Amino acid sequence: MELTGTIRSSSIFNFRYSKSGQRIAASKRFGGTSVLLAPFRPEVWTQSLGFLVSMSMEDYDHLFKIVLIGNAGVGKTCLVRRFTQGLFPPGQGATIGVDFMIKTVEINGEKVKLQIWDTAGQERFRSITQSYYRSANALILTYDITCEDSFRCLPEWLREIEQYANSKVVTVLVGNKIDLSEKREILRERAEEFAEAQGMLYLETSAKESDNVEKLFLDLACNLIQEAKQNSLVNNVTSPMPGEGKTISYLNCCS
Ligand SMILES: Nc1nc2c(ncn2[C@@H]2O[C@H](COP(=O)(O)OP(=O)(O)OP(=O)(O)O)[C@@H](O)[C@H]2O)c(=O)[nH]1
Repeated sequence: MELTGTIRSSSIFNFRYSKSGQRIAASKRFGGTSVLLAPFRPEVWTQSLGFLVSMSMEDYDHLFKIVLIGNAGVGKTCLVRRFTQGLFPPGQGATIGVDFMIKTVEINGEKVKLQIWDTAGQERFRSITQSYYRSANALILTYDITCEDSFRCLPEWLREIEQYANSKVVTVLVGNKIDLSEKREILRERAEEFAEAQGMLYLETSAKESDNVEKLFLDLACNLIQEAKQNSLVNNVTSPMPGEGKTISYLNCCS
């Protein structure tokens, strides 16, 4: 296929842009081969690339898919970039559709590959982002502690989780931007109470100052390992009854 436009690298993809600045294709190198996915349709190529990446990377003991959701501008992309690249991107633009990053960590001698999917908070991408919930092992529901609106929308996000995610998903509520404490609109106690009522653990972070960002992802990985081991134990003993499964919960094994 003949493509025109410029190529820019973003996260693990190379994106090709048209002259008007629209993404028209994405490619990824696997060893010596460049896999081209075009035309640009985020719901198709991110899923394909996720599959290819999980097939092609080095050995690992566990592979988990973590999806970040929440209103636009709460800092989802910055949290992901802080964790995966150790930086706070200046002038971070809004996410278009879904972006995807991988980080492999070692926990108690086990290699854990985290596929981290960063979804766009803008309403117009909702139908694309919803399709990523189903296969998520964990969801990070994020709001901005300086923005009442982003907190008030949480019940709406929980309805989405209930509708689209699988019943075993582990969900953690994150209040981001704690470096802006003088602008805080949501008291920690209020958020903790909300999270507890919904069976979620609560954590406050700053992507800018790197507060609690590692803890967020590593604790989550730890919990997912524990869940995976428990499930395989249970599955070895007895098959679950239809409809049986855990509701949203978060077990803190690493702190
Ligand atoms: N002070 C402060 N600003 C932050 C923090 N995290 C993100 N921001 C800023 O908040 C704005 C939005 O950040 P993003 O990471 O793009 O937000 P998002 O949730 O991914 O937004 P969408 O992609 O539109 O869904 C940017 O201007 C960031 O610089 C933080 O921890 N502290």
